[in-house]
Amino acid sequence: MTADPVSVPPVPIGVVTASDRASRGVYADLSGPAIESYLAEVLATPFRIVRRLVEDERPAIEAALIELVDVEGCSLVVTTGGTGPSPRDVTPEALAAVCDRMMPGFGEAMRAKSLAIVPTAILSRQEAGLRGRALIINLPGKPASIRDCLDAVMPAVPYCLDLTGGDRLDTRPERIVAFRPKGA
Ligand SMILES: Nc1ncnc2c1ncn2[C@@H]1O[C@H](COP(=O)(O)OP(=O)(O)OP(=O)(O)O)[C@@H](O)[C@H]1O
Ligand SMILES: Nc1nc2c(c(=O)[nH]1)N[C@H]1C(S)=C(S)[C@@H](COP(=O)(O)O)O[C@H]1N2
Repeated sequence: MTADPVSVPPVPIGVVTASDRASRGVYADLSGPAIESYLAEVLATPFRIVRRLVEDERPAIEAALIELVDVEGCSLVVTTGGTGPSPRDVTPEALAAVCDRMMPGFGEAMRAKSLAIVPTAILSRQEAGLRGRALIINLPGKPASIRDCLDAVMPAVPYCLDLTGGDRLDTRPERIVAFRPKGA
């Protein structure tokens, strides 16, 4: 007699939109849903999105990040918005405040990829960092930036989470080939 297959619960992934106008309903948040669509397209691992929409205020962004990691158990959190040079753009500072260690290669890779597409890519101060086993990645606010930036880093995200002890993520190889060293 064969045992029933054990159903694996979907992996929680956090998505935080930081936008004054989207959080006040001036416009609809398109960037948070764009992150969710992107992940649905590239991830083979079943996941569920835990979404937050907050104003461009450090306490609100930091509280959302801490809750998603510490309470909701997300080992991957992606933010959008608030990475630019205007006074209310504070998402990279919020990320740095809640992270133990920074992962500078992520911002470098996303800006390099974006700069080939738009000259204002260098205006984004987007960062990534680790809070315990969780990887938090900043993306710009423009909906069109989501795909470009995530394409630049997603091949390295699964192995990063392997190394931090985060959730196992597998990608659809026809879309994104995740790099895992042989024997890993
Ligand atoms: N979450 C979003 N959903 C839809 N469009 C967005 C979103 N965030 C930004 N945009 C669009 O990209 C443009 C530039 O984004 P940016 O993050 O610089 O906005 P902002 O000036 O900080 O304003 P806000 O914080 O109110 O979104 C916005 O004017 C808007 O057209
Ligand atoms: N790939 C990509 N990166 C991008 C952009 C874009 O349209 N596509 N917009 C740039 C612009 S115009 C700004 S001001 C910064 C910061 O955007 P944010 O404040 O919405 O995070 O991201 C930059 N990075």
